[in-house]
Amino acid sequence: MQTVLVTGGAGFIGANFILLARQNNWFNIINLDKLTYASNLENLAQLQADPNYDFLQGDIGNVELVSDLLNKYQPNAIINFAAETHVDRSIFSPQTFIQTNVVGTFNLLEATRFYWQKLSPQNQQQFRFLHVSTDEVYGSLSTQDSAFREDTPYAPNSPYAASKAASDHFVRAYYHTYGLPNLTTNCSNNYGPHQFPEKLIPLIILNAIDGKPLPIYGDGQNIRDWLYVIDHCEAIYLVLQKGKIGETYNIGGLNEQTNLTVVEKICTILDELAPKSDLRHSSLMTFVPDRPGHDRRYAIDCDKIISELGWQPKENFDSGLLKTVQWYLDNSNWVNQVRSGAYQNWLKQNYENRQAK
Ligand SMILES: Cc1cn([C@H]2C[C@H](O)[C@@H](COP(=O)(O)OP(=O)(O)O[C@H]3O[C@H](CO)[C@@H](O)[C@H](O)[C@H]3O)O2)c(=O)[nH]c1=O
Repeated sequence: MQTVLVTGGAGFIGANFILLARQNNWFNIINLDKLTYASNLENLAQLQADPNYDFLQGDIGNVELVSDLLNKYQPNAIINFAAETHVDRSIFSPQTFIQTNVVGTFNLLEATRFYWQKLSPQNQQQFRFLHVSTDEVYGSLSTQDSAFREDTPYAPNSPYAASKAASDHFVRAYYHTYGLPNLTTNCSNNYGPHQFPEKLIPLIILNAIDGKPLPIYGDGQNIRDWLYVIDHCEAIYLVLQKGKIGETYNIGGLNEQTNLTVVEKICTILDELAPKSDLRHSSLMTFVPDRPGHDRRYAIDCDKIISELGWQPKENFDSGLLKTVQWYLDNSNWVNQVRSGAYQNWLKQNYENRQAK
């Protein structure tokens, strides 16, 4: 069985990917994660006794540590999920995004290049470096514009998007300059179990359960394409197996929704699953000042991955959202754990930053 180094595997998408990969026995996994505020080993608790899974705490930016790890485990592939991902945080403190997403990815590529160059010609050819990125690198669309394609020019607007765009360019450059066999995936907004509740869907679910205001930025008409995280993980697996080296694959849910619709749908589900005697959840909806530079619309054209690799998103948004709400209701231990220090501090800081504007 092949061995894959997964970076950032204790975060939301990485953890879902590892769980799916081990359930299906796709490969042995080494998970390298720095364990920042949004990662949580609880996400992977069920793998504790799995002999084909190993965890190491560390930073992708530490070339020496990554080199030692590569030499020790001799992986056949690396999937880079490690990143700072939250747009609001990148607006208030961009430095960490440059450090992790740009410098970190660059250092990871350097360590990978040194390792890869020492492999046998056959192993060099079979090796893959898959970089997980975002549709935000393409900028913002109006409602009339056609969806992002793989050849849409990069036009990142937030510090987060700019940092991911820079990392994508480095990945591309390492293929063109050194021949490192790379693949890049650019996905839309993921949702599902284990997502840290700073992102729209889990934040709204937990605030609604608590009877707290549901903050809607601006007019609530911004549009995102929502992708169920398991569909995304299956797409990544396919790209790793069958994707063309040096190429990019867009991955989206074919499911554009305004933020207002998403919040209303969550409220309706909670009215059913966890009704409050004194109010309907939608009465908690509160319009708040907009995110600076807020991208209006993201939409992804998935024709390439559908026609070349035969992938399709399987989850319907209503059923995916229902499963997600149910997961947060059923996992109060996980919720209570993330609601401790880091999460509360962030909510407070985000609130204060908005008041100060
Ligand atoms: C947290 C929050 C968000 N929003 C709005 C802002 C956005 O238009 C939309 C979704 O916000 P977020 O959940 O922060 O996600 P967004 O900024 O779209 O970016 C996400 O999706 C990207 C893919 O498109 C990923 O690359 C990013 O890592 C991920 O954070 O909801 C609200 O109206 N209220 C909120 O409290």
